[in-house]
Amino acid sequence: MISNFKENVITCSNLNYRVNVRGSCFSLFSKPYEKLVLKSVNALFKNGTTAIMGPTGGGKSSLLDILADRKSTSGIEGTILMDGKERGLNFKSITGYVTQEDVIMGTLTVKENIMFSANMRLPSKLSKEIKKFMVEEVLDELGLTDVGDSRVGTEYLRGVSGGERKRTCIGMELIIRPSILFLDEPTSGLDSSTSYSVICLLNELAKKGRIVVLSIHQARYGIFKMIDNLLLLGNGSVIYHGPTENALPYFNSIGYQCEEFNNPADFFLDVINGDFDKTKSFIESSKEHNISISKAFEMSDRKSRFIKQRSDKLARLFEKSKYYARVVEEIHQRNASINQPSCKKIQYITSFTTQILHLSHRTMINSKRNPASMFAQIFVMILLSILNGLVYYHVENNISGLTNRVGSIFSTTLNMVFINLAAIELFIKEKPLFMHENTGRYYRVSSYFIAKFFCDIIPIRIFPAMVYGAIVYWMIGLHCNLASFFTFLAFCCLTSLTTCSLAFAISAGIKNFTLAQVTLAFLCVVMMIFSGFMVNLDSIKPYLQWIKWLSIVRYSFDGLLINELQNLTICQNYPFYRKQKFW
Ligand SMILES: Nc1ncnc2c1ncn2[C@@H]1O[C@H](COP(=O)(O)OP(=O)(O)OP(=O)(O)O)[C@@H](O)[C@H]1O
Repeated sequence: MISNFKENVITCSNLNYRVNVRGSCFSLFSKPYEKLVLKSVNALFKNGTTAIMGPTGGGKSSLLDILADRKSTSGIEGTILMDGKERGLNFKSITGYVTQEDVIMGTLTVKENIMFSANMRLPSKLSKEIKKFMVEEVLDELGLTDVGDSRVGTEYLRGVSGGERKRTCIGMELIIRPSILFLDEPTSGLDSSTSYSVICLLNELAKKGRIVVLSIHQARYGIFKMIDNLLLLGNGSVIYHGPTENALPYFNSIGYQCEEFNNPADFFLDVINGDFDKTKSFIESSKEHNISISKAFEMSDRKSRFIKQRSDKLARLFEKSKYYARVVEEIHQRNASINQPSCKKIQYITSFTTQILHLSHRTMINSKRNPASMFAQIFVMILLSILNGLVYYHVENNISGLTNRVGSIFSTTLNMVFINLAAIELFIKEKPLFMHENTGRYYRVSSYFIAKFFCDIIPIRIFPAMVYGAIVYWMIGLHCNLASFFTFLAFCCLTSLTTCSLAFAISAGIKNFTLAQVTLAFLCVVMMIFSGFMVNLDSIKPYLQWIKWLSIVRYSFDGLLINELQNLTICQNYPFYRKQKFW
């Protein structure tokens, strides 16, 4: 009988999760089929550690993401409640979620990363000193004090070890002292002893009165015995859920005996995968027929179908057990009075300006420690401007000079567009970090983009464009007038900015870097064709004419042409270009 309901508890009742799956890329236009990833999951997560275990593809990550409210609601049926209430929109701000892939800013140190999380997710009224103290405390708690000032590391920069990186990610979540912590495969990619120390740490945190839910693929015995509760999933169904120490007696009761010295975690997987029965029968048959065990294993195909049938059978057995009855009864009692969440509006802990300030600071540190992209951009722009300047050096006021002016303007426009193809990298690499932090309510989307604009786009994209414009304008000898010069610079900057925005939009929609780059290059070439320089736009087939309205190159080229030619006289008393409406 349950006597004390004061602790936090998350319950999920009759949870089903469906996804639409398409076959190969050749069946892009074929009808997707529906897959039931989670089937009638009833589970309860209390203070302490709960491990979601099971074979690969069993639905562990899906369940964890749904519990942590990290999945869109489409395809999800059933009820998930926290302390008998709906989780509400701010559930993500009060819970910690550590992803499998360690999304973290690698150019920052361990301490800076945790401090960033503190600045974003702790109330602004806490002083800097208190936040610093809290960060030191977390570093100490996670055993990271010695590497606090080391950079985390990127693909090009060797940083802290895998375990320290994982602990830094945990630290970024722990700084808000969440009462619930979700971790997706926290031991993946770590060696056995580092995995052990990470689980020890999670166990310590759980003992301090937290719900720690982790998905884990394989656990050695030392890790397994530290876990308080177990949820075994096979093919989306619950095979066992309850205290870890009751798992072996339960499997004994349904006819599966774990051999002496066998790791229970491996034994459960063997039972779900059917390897337990197979191993026994293969050993016997290999003795009888004198065939090798490896040969016998080769004979066992159609494994996945077998696992499905096996999981369904085990799930049906579990539904008849007293452990299942206990879970269902406890869920029922805990959810006896369901209240609506108090808050129906997303709330951020910090203000808009605080978010912009800290994001800008982080972006600047990142650029400072990774200056190659900025310097490369400026260097290339200077080279191109000198080359263009020399090619069109001091244009004359005659027909040949006019051709050169138009050519130099078109080449300037193309430089501004094509040099910014690389902007696709700016967001696509940071997207997982942005998605993780935005979902975790670190900051608003608008704060991120404003900080990105001022600290990334202006120095890396706009400043080089201005340098280019300033060099090329006077070398070519374009219209000698300050207003025209500044208009020329403004057009260079706006063209760069618009191309960057297009690159951002594409990288937001396309995950694959190469595909995103090819798409942007394709669009730029189309815009170039419809610029008005290469073909008379009026002569194009009417059904293609509309494309010109979408061409950044055309707007830029026309604007620069008007700026240059409107006051130009190339034959005596004959103004070449009269002001006219050009679209
Ligand atoms: N959005 C989706 N589209 C298609 N299939 C999906 C989707 N989400 C989950 N699945 C499928 O559902 C099953 C469970 O996936 P999930 O990632 O939850 O398993 P898992 O137990 O975490 O596996 P692993 O241990 O390999 O990470 C898999 O077969 C997966 O392919």
